[in-house]
Amino acid sequence: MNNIIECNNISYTYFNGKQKIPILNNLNLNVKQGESIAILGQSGCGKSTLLNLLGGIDKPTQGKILINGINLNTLNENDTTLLRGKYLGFVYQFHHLLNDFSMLDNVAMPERIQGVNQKSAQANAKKLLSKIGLEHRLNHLPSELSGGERQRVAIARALITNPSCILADEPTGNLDAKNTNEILNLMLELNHDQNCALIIVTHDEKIAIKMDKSLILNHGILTT
Ligand SMILES: Nc1ncnc2c1ncn2[C@@H]1O[C@H](COP(=O)(O)OP(=O)(O)OP(=O)(O)O)[C@@H](O)[C@H]1O
Repeated sequence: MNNIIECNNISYTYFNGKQKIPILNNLNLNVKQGESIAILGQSGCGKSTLLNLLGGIDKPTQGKILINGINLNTLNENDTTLLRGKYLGFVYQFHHLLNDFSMLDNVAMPERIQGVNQKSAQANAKKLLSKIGLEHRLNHLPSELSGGERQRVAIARALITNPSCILADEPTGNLDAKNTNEILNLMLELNHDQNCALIIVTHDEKIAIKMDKSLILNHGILTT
């Protein structure tokens, strides 16, 4: 099976003035098509830093990351943005929806940015919103939805471009137990249906247990 993501011996150090803050230290990771992985670890160990590197938002200080076989080190900022839009979807703890846009337009936005015409992008957004049970909310604004509903919309927005992998940073960190369960089941259902890999950063063992694999980030590397 193909690797969607490959990290080869990546290291990452923050620089605070002259102070070095090493976070990742020769870390390796392979993510296969359709695989679901939980990344656990103590607060401050570098989980969000790792997701930012996987998404090409930051570059590793050393080592290389391949997304669908493409080495991120070889891309300029513009090409990195294009690759991110083509292969990856992001879900965060806070939904980051655009407050002045309807649900339909929020979900259609990533395709619109890729140049898909409004009619097709909105038709695809409508399909996804129906799939997640929010077809009656198409014209509502984010402020008119509950926290759980907003997070479902954020997942739909991440999926509209048919990404190869979803990178989710504490996607249920802000939700109660019932909504956490619903969001998680939704992500797993889409992971199975669309064979889209799923990497979830979480503190929640109950989430980790539902993934194919759990990895712990500790002292800059991933262990089982
Ligand atoms: N811009 C920065 N400059 C210096 N240090 C930083 C910067 N951003 C993060 N750090 C430090 O890097 C470490 C890793 O941060 P990161 O956010 O990746 O951890 P995390 O595992 O996601 O934490 P949490 O579980 O609390 O969200 C932390 O000690 C943090 O203080």
